[in-house]
Amino acid sequence: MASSMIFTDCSSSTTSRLIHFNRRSSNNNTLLLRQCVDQLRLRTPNRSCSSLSIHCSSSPTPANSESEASLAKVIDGKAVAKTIRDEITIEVTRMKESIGVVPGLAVILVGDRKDSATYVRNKKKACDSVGIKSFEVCLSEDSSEEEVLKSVSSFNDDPSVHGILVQLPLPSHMVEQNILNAVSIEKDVDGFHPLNIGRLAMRGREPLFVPCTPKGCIELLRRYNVEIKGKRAVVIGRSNIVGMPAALLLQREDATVTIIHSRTKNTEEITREADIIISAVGQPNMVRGSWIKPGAVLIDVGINPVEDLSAPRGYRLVGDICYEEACKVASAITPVPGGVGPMTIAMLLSNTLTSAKRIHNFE
Ligand SMILES: Nc1nc(=O)c2c([nH]1)NC[C@@H]1CN(c3ccc(C(=O)N[C@@H](CCC(=O)O)C(=O)O)cc3)C=[N+]21
Repeated sequence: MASSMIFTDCSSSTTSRLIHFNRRSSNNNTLLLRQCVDQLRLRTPNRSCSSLSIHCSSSPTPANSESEASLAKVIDGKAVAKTIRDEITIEVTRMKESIGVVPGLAVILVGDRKDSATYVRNKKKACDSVGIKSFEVCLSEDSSEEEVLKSVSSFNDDPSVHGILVQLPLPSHMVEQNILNAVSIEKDVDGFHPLNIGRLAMRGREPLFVPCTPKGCIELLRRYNVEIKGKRAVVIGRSNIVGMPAALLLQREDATVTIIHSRTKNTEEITREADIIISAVGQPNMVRGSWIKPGAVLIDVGINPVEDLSAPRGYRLVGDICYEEACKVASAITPVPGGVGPMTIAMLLSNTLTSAKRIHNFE
């Protein structure tokens, strides 16, 4: 199953949402057709964004003409990530040819979560595709913090490793902080070291690395020429790995930023003011069309599995934002999958390249 929980800072579990969804969708077998028709008419119905309705938009259509102004442009993260990988490939080759150094990324995986194993595999594939060397250590679920620290420390000392990633979440008997703090700040390609986050938060300071998912969000905005300066941005979710650093990055880009979290009172009112929304909560279809200001740009970080017996894997992935409602109101939106997810991995490769260049003083 997919990863959404790692991005969650609200309490409801994906499982309970699934059950909720199933109950709702079984009552709404006619909704699918109705909502497809609605979409053709470009109306904005404020009815349940059930899991069924997502079939209408599972293959979003790109850029729309003036006459269909209410249909949002799709921000194609998969395509941008491919472009970035091509750029990285060129740099990796140039580096190898001029100084004989190949960037290396080490991944430490603890436990046997299926989703984590999938991501680690995807990262390795991505490394291969750009010529970055990958190293991998897999430790069992019941290994001790000490053993993980030993792996971290040996990668810290290994000159062929320029980036170290400890796959999260760690087993619950470990203290995440102890392990993340041990990663050499020069190799912290995830950007999770407190010193990197601290620098990110301070004006006039520069972190060595910016966390990959928020960096990917900003890169998408940049590559789609979305102006951030002076805009009102709302970040939904305050996790250490996405929401908080995303808010800091937006602020560094001169947006006026509001963070919404599980205790926020007037969420919808606040989101309706936003020119840019970054949602990172891990709740399927939580953000409804009615929460969105017409013309807003939407970045959906949520990757939530919802049961779908007709899908090959028995589930499919949906975002935090109700896609088919939102794309009638917004001017641009990232799809799930194919939005922020692939960008996260592209930014990891980019951080690894940057690290190797910095360590070897290669411009
Ligand atoms: N130390 C650490 N750093 C991370 O960056 C980190 C982590 N731990 N733990 C898990 C989460 C999750 N994550 C994803 C990366 C790519 C996709 C991705 O490419 N998703 C595809 C879909 C993949 C599918 O179909 O299953 C997409 O959105 O199009 C998803 C999730 C990185 N994480």
